[in-house]
Amino acid sequence: MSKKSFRVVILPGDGIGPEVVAEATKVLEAVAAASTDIDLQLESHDFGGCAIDKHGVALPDSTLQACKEADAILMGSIGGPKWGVNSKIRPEQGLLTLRKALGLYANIRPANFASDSLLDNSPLKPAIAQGVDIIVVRELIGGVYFGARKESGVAPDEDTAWDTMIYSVSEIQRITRVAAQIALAAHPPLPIHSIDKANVLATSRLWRKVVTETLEVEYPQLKLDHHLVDSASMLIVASPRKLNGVILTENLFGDILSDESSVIPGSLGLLPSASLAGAPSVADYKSANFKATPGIYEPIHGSAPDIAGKGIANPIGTILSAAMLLRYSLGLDIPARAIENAVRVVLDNEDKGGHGLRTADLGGNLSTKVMGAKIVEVLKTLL
Ligand SMILES: NC(=O)c1ccc[n+]([C@@H]2O[C@H](COP(=O)([O-])OP(=O)(O)OC[C@H]3O[C@@H](n4cnc5c(N)ncnc54)[C@H](O)[C@@H]3O)[C@@H](O)[C@H]2O)c1
Ligand SMILES: CC(C)[C@H](C(=O)O)[C@@H](O)C(=O)O
Ligand SMILES: [Mg+2]
Repeated sequence: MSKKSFRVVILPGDGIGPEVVAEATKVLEAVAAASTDIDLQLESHDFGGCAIDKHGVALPDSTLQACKEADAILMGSIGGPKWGVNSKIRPEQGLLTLRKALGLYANIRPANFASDSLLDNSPLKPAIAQGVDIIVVRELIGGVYFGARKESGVAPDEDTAWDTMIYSVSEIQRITRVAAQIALAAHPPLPIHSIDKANVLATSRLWRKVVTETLEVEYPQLKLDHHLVDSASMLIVASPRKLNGVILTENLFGDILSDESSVIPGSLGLLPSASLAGAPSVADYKSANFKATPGIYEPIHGSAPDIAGKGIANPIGTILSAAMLLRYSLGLDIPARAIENAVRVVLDNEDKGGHGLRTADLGGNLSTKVMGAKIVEVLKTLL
């Protein structure tokens, strides 16, 4: 039987991006080496600050073209002080352009414990952090990130700047359906917590109305509640289990709340994300046989300039992103689970004191490379 071939574009990016992507790439290579029926063609492209330095733009045409043709994209992180907020060309613009060009409206960011052995690493008391299981579903290509804006220093009102937040009914409906499919795939179905600022913003009042109507008409079996974003951000640290289930929110609130909830399981460096152009269906989840949906997979953290080049970044968020890539874009649930189990084994069992292995962000002393190698070593025994 001939092997099924998949093209995976790798965008290492800036700062710790190349360091963590190198480890996730080894994980993907181990999966391919152990398989008799899949072949992964991995190809690296310039993106972000390094692309600005080399090509004068954050997203070169050749990178965009390769991403459009790929079955999936694995990304590290982009940005850094060299191309800071006052630069004319910024790496972050490239990321927004790429997300928009690929139509990646659904950003799925699970913030749950890879392992209970991480409880002691949570900044929250174990009694508060235990059992937190939140999946943030963030709308990714609308809202204030993409509305018209004016910078200060531009005529006629040079001392004003503005951004606009726009949402349409159809943009809210489609992300609500993604959240609903994720909620329905669980047993029992997960509650949906929709988060907005409807006491102030017109877009939030539309958001609340459309989320309510879409769920009432199409998914009446799901539980829904609404929270204002200010009190939701308080709940995430005061009693996060109250938000267990699916947090459904717009682009900017999702950016902020996903970083906030990500530290509950111990470190920003642990958490993966998927940005998809369509929703996996309940049938996909139940059969563990996902229809290939193109997407970008990346840890939720940034380029971490404070630790870049030191070889101490935690690669687990990127390695778990590679697992999501196999599951959602390549339809390979079995190796995806094997990767997640390998991470759990390394975090739980690998030392004699019962506290597993840790990189510096989790109070340990493992380098990025050694953590990656340990995960690959365990993974090979599970494939
Ligand atoms: N998707 C992306 O590429 C992405 C996401 C967020 C931020 N950024 C960019 O990254 C740059 C730096 O942003 P920032 O400093 O605000 O956020 P950051 O996420 O890069 O870092 C925040 C803190 O978390 C730590 N951290 C992050 N990832 C870690 C890991 N894997 N292991 C250990 N510690 C880790 C950092 O050392 C730092 O102390 C900015 O230019 C920003 O725009 C990019
Ligand atoms: C780098 C930046 C544009 C990006 C965002 O705000 O979406 C990042 O913070 C993220 O969470 O992926
Ligand atoms: Mg962010």
